[in-house]
Amino acid sequence: MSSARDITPSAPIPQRTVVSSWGQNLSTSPVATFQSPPASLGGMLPRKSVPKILKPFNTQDIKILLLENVNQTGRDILTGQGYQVEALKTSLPEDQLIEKIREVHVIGIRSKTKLSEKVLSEAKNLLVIGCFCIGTNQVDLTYAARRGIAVFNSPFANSRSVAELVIAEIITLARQLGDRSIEMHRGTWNKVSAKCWEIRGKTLGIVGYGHIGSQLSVLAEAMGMNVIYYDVVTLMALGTARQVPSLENLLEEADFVTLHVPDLPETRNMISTAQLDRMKLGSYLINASRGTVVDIPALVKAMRSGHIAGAALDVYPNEPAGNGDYFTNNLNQWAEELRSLSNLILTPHIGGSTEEAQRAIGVEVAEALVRYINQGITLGSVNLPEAQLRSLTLDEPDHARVIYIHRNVPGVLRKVNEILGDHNVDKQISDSKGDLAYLMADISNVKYEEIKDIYESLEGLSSCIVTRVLY
Ligand SMILES: NC(=O)c1ccc[n+]([C@@H]2O[C@H](COP(=O)([O-])OP(=O)(O)OC[C@H]3O[C@@H](n4cnc5c(N)ncnc54)[C@H](O)[C@@H]3O)[C@@H](O)[C@H]2O)c1
Ligand SMILES: O=C(O)CC[C@@H](O)C(=O)O
Repeated sequence: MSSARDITPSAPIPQRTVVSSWGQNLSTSPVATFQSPPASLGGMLPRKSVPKILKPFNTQDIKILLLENVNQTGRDILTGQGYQVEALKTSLPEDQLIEKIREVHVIGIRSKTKLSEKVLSEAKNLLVIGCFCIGTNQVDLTYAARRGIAVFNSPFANSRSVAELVIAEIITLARQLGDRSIEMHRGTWNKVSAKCWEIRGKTLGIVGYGHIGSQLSVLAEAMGMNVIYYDVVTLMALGTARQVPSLENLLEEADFVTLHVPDLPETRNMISTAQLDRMKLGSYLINASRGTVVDIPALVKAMRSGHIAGAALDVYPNEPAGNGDYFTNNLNQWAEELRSLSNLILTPHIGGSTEEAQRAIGVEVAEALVRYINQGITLGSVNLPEAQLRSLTLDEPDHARVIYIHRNVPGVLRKVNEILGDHNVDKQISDSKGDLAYLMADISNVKYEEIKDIYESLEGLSSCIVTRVLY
């Protein structure tokens, strides 16, 4: 990898280059292929112009680490760009993660890998994080933003899979199917109807009526259930579902309570002893959201007493790093006790684990990463302001795209435009989110040798977090 200082004023324009905030100068592959604009840009390209391939990095130099068995669809898109992709099946212990993250420009993870401030502070080259899942609670989003590291996820590609799993669990719990199956596997015939129920006419209480909760609402009604839901915001009810004003109302009325809220300070131990006591005698609890939402020792107690007739857990406060690892007291101190309970379905965080969901997530997140790396587009980012400009076209020679991620303080735009002022600023967008702002500008009449000056001038501003120049 050459450094920014290697650019000589007399050099021709052999390849496209990005100059990153860390003084790296990464030249692009001459074999770059045509890149379609994202669907989200629909209608933004002038019809007759051919988009310019704005592929900033030397595609051999871009290093990507994918953890936790990211789907092949995602890996194919990234390797198809010529990036160097290392894909591992598991997450990594913190010390190994820190070693690896120092090297890479992009990291792709799922729910298990914790990208804390401590880990991210070592990631000197990191441009962007792809969460190949819905949840982003495993990433310190605020710190990442402060460092100008974009984070993308897939907000709903696995929602249907989770909703279907919950439907299966409702029937499984109502009919004690898990226990009957275990007994038969052990050779015992135990034909029981006591405390086994139809779900028709029963009330499902959904906590969190977002992508998953609302999808589940439709499926549950189709099976003859009455649906009530509680959410912190007022949301349109689907079908004949009904929003209730408080969690307590929901707990008192529902036969099945299912949790679909994010991991937030307010949702930690949202279901504990007081809430379980409020639930109807003989009711059921399902948690496929995050392991922190349920106080598990309290649930164990409520199930032992018979107050809660069954439960399904897909998520846990501590989860093993990968397949084959053990789910024991070493991980969660109550694990053995939990495993001993009847009518308790334990699944290894598989709510979103279907072929359909994982393929769709692979494509969605990988495409977002490519758009960001190659064009600086932040649409869909969960922590940076969302910004896009229509693609540069082949009709526009000597153009460059400047990306300036900066502290949101007064006077920055004036200083930036003074630096860009010797060139024609064709189009520009700037947006902010809290303390952070993101500026994209397409400038024309810029020669290769001038890029270094632009880059260094922008880097010299006190407001600078990250500068990238793509052309
Ligand atoms: N088990 C799995 O494999 C799996 C798969 C996908 C998602 N998830 C998890 O499921 C959860 C929900 O996902 P989603 O896509 O439906 O999210 P979403 O953002 O679409 O919906 C979450 C809903 O919860 C509501 N909410 C937030 N705080 C609340 C509170 N304190 N009380 C009540 N409602 C509250 C929000 O207003 C929102 O409507 C997330 O934690 C996600 O990580 C798990
Ligand atoms: O696949 C995963 O690891 C996470 C699934 C789910 O919890 C999500 O947040 O999308």
